[in-house]
Amino acid sequence: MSGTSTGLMPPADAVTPVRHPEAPAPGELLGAHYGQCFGCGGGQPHGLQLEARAGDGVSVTAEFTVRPAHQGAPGLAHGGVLATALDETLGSLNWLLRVVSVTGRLETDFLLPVPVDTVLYLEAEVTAVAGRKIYSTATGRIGGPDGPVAVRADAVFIEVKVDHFIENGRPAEIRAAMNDPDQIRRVRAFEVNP
Ligand SMILES: CCCCC/C=C\C/C=C\C/C=C\C/C=C\CCCC(=O)SCCNC(=O)CCNC(=O)[C@H](O)C(C)(C)COP(=O)(O)OP(=O)(O)OC[C@H]1O[C@@H](n2cnc3c(N)ncnc32)[C@H](O)[C@@H]1OP(=O)(O)O
Repeated sequence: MSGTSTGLMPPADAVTPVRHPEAPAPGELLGAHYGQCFGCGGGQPHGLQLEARAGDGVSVTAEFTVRPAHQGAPGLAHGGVLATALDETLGSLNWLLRVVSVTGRLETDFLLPVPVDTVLYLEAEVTAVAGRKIYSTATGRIGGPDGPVAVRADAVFIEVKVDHFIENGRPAEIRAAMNDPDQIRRVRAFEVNP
């Protein structure tokens, strides 16, 4: 069972998460946060190209189809790729809170093997917020949106400023991102709606 690490326990002063009033409507596709993202970007041929949609409250759903490039054992998804799918789905909760955050801790359970060509049906929600710490949980089901849970995770994301990326990213990619009007628009959505 996951979620047992002390770092994953919300503190006593944690509060219930609040959906941002300008968050995308339930059912709306969220789109990639960065075109070169391995998890959601369209510019990565071997990436997951995960598509997430806003859910109710502070939740999202997403789908990811396991392809041959994602194998670990013959015909089976690599565990790290499945953890990436969970991480990316949890990261897309940023759009519901309108807060930029990065993964601090991700604890994953692998419950069933996931064959190539399987569609992984993911769901994630924020469970608590304490200062900059955002507590969240996710599941990935196979065989359909109501099928058995194959993977699950609990996480703590830490709120950061956009400067986190500008200061730490490789200059060439940062320059390219800053020259991309679509990227600037996505970042602004966070900056002008604190
Ligand atoms: C113009 C170009 C811009 C491009 C940007 C593009 C798009 C932007 C928009 C949205 C997209 C944003 C994100 C992407 C979404 C999804 C992708 C998937 C997510 C990822 O894949 S993302 C990559 C992996 N991720 C990292 O690359 C993090 C590396 N890391 C660090 O950068 C630091 O480590 C950091 C910042 C995490 C903390 O550093 P820090 O100095 O700011 O804060 P500090 O240490 O003071 O911690 C403050 C409070 O968090 C608690 N805390 C800290 N770490 C914890 C842990 N591990 N577990 C439990 N609690 C933890 C402390 O205990 C304290 O708690 P308390 O307040 O109670 O004392």
